[in-house]
Amino acid sequence: MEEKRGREAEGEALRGWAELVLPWLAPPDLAAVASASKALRSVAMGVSYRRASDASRGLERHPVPFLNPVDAQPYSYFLYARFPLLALHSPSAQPWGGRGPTPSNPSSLAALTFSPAAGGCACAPACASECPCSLGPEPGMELMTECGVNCPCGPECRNRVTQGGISARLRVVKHPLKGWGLHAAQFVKRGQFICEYAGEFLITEEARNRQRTYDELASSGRFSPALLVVREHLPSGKACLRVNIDATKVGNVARFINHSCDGGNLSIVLVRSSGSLLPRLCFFAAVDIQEGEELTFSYGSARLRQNGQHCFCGSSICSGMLPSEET
Ligand SMILES: C[S@@+](CC[C@H](N)C(=O)[O-])C[C@H]1O[C@@H](n2cnc3c(N)ncnc32)[C@H](O)[C@@H]1O
Repeated sequence: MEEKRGREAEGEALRGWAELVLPWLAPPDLAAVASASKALRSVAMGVSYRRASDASRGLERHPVPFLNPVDAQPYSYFLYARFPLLALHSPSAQPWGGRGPTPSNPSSLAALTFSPAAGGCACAPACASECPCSLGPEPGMELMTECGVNCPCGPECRNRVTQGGISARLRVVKHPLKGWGLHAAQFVKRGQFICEYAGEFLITEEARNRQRTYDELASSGRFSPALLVVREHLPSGKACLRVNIDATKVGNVARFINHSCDGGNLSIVLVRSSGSLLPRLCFFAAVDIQEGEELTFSYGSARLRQNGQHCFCGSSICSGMLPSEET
C-alpha cells in the first residue's frame, strides 16, 4: 500500500515536471522524451495537440489552428513573435503547447521605435479621418502612415489598424506540394488588414548570408525558408530603402503565406508610424476573400537563381518556378 502511494506520488511529480519542461522542446526532442515512458508520452501528446490547435500560442486574438489533410505531421514548429524584432533580441527558445498561457515574448513595437520630440499628431483624445498621420492605403498604393509613439492618442486610435495584431480568423492548411499555407477562416472584405510580416529584421549582409544557406537547404526539398526582402524606392529615384525580414526561425503566421504567380489576393503595404525607426510590412486583402480561400501574394517576378524551386500556385499564368532573386 505504502509502496503504491510512493509510486503514485513519483508519477505525479514526473508529470508535473514534464508539463513544465516538454513545452520548451522542439519536435525531435519531444518525440525522444515521449518514447521514455507512458506518462511522458501522454504529456507529450497533450503538448502536440495544443500546438496543433493554435500556431499563435494564444498570443493573437483568435487561435490559428493547423489542418493537415496530407500526412501525419500535426504542426509546423517555429518561435512566435507578434511584431518584428531585431535579430539580437530573438528568443532562442519559447514554450509552446503548455497548459498555461504562453508568456509574452520580447518582440514588441517598442523594440523598433525611437522617440525624438518631433513628429506625431496633436488630435488627442481621438484621431479623426483628417489626422495628419493618416495616409492610405488607396488601391494600388504601397505606402501607409499611422499614429505612433509620438502621438498622444492610445492603442484604440483608429489610425493604428495594423498595431493591434491579427483580427481576422485564419487557419494554416497543408498542401501536398506547397507545404503549409495560410487560409481565411472567415469572409474578409477587400481592404481589411490581415497581418503583418513579423520576423527578425536583418542587415543586408546577414540576409545575403542566410539566403545562401537557405538556398542550399531548400534545394533538398524539405526546407521552407521565409526571408522576405522589400525595396522602397526613395522619392529621388536614385536610392532605395531595403527591408529584410526573416521569419524562418522566429515569426508570426505570415510566414505561411505562399506565392501565387497571378499576384494572389493580398497586397503588401509598407506602414510607417511617427517615432518608428523602420517601416513595417503589412498584408491587406486586395479583393473580397471567401472563407476557406488560401491567402497568397506574389514573391516577385525575377527568376535569377539557377537552383530555383518549382511553383505549384495553380494560377493560369503560373511560370512553373518560384521567383528567386540574388538578395
Ligand atoms: C514563406 S514559406 C511559405 C510557407 C511554406 N509553404 C511552409 O510550409 O512553411 C515559402 C516556401 O513555401 C513554399 N512555397 C511557397 N509558395 C509556393 C508555390 N506557389 N509553389 C510551391 N511551393 C511554394 C516554398 O518552399 C517556399 O520556399
